[in-house]
Amino acid sequence: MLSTGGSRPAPKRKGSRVKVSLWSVPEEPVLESARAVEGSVLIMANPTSGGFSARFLEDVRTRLGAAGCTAEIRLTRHAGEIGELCSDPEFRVKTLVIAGGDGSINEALTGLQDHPEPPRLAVIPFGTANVLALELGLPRNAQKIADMIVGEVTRPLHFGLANGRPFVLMVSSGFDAEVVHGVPLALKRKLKKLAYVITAVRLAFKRDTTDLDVAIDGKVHHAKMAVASNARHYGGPFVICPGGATEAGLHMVILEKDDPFSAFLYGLALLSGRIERARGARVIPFQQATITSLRPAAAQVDGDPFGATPLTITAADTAIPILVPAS
Ligand SMILES: Nc1ncnc2c1ncn2[C@@H]1O[C@H](COP(=O)(O)OP(=O)(O)OP(=O)(O)O)[C@@H](O)[C@H]1O
Repeated sequence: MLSTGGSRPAPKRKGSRVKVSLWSVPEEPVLESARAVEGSVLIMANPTSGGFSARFLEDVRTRLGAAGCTAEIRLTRHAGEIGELCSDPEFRVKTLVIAGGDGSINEALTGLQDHPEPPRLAVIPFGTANVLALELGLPRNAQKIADMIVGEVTRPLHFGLANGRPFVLMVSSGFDAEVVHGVPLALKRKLKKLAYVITAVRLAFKRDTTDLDVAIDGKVHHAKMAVASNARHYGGPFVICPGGATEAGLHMVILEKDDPFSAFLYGLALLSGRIERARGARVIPFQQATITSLRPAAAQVDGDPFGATPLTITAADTAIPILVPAS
């Protein structure tokens, strides 16, 4: 059965810490199985994420049960709840499964970064884009997801930090961040990725562009848009740079122009996976960078609004284990 946590205490916030039982204890002994998971699985699901399906979650939970694994499903009631839960040092679970998109995964990572005993993370890919699922080759089939969770094969999930906030995919400033800030939530829920396209077209002809200074390892590059990427993919299955979220290291994608025609050409280059060959585009590996501008320029982290410049970006020196399918 799904739980919205309605009968449970409110999520723990600083200053009002309440202990809650995070998983249901099986009344019957757990089935003996060579692949049985010790401990429990908590599935935190964002019911507002694109493609959310309660039935699918129940299906995964049933299959986990058949493999001897006890799982509780909890639906978030508000934005930020996953982060609040994960940032509580008393939060203990062996495996935390995020059922949602990149924003929900980011919340979990942000909460867990200082956790004394972070759980293993797993992802049930819902979400409008869910680029991390593409990045890691995560399954979308209920049985394969259950197999992945009980299979215990992990890879280190590397991430970057923007003003101290983790990002798994990218942090950026410029036109794409303005689109992320500008896309109405109702339109995103209804039209999914098309909502971004419509918002981009609407903004393209009536925005004031901002000049960005991108300082990378001591050298300043002038840009109209800058994307610090931890992932290979951007916005979907489009390859933006080498590396990937399970490899250490970040890349800065610098775009020198952002007039509508140039943006169109960059879009075409992105579709063909050759952004670095486009005129006025560069991809530079880096460890530390800053993005500044004379007036604040919109910023986004992993597809969600993230205030504005200035941004200080570094690669985190730790990684969090994430469950992946056995190859
Ligand atoms: N119950 C909720 N009500 C409203 N917002 C929520 C709730 N739970 C989580 N959120 C917020 O929804 C945001 C977007 O969710 P998520 O990333 O899971 O889906 P998405 O935007 O459809 O997918 P993607 O980011 O992959 O495009 C998250 O940043 C999270 O903070």
